Amino acid sequence: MTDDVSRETPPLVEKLYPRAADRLAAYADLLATEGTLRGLIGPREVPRLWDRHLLNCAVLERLIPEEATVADIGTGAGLPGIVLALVRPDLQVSLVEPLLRRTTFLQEAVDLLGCTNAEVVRARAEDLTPARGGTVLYDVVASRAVAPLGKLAGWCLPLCAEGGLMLAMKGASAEEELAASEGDLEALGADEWHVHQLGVDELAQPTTVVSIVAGRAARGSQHRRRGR
Ligand SMILES: C[S@@+](CC[C@H](N)C(=O)[O-])C[C@H]1O[C@@H](n2cnc3c(N)ncnc32)[C@H](O)[C@@H]1O
Repeated sequence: MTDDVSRETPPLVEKLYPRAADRLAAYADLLATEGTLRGLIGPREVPRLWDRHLLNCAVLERLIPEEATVADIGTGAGLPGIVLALVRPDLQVSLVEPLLRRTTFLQEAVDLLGCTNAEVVRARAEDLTPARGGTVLYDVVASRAVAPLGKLAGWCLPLCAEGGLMLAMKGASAEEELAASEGDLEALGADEWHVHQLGVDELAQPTTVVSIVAGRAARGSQHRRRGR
């Protein structure tokens, strides 16, 4: 353990996720130790692991339907994918990450935490799309801090089942990015999109998420509707 702050599990974790609290704490410990040693988490992030990373990612589960299949694109050290797998055992989570150093850490984390509902997929998102021969579509395609929204939509919407959800965790730029990428979203057949603020009354750092409902055109049909 490299930092006292990450050692203490905040009371809010016990309150919101009592059944996952122990394994979330083990994951926090892993990020603070091996995660920083291997350069997956900056040392300055350790004191704010819970507020800025773990709780911030955990509340994303509120937008995910029961028993959904979820891909976390560019998961890095497992954010938000490992957190989602821990707080929602009903989900099947694919942790998609191209870099070997990160997938090695991810596999170790999955094994250590006993995440039987998570798998590590070493790939770039665009190489998983049906256009490149990919065969798996997901109910939910999530991401955090990976690419600007328009580019991200080009990777994520083709991976969504029809009517599935793309969930992009974004910061203060969410509305602006959405406005700038509406044309891309329409061209990709997105049906509707919204900006959500999660945990506003609970979290030190509420989570901003852009949700986009995927339509058929994401995989080649001409079906298009304007977002609302
Ligand atoms: C800034 S990190 C964010 C990691 C994690 N999501 C988080 O919030 O801590 C961006 C991650 O996206 C991955 N990435 C970059 N391009 C990608 C692509 N085309 N497909 C999948 N992952 C990609 C990088 O390897 C990196 O791990």
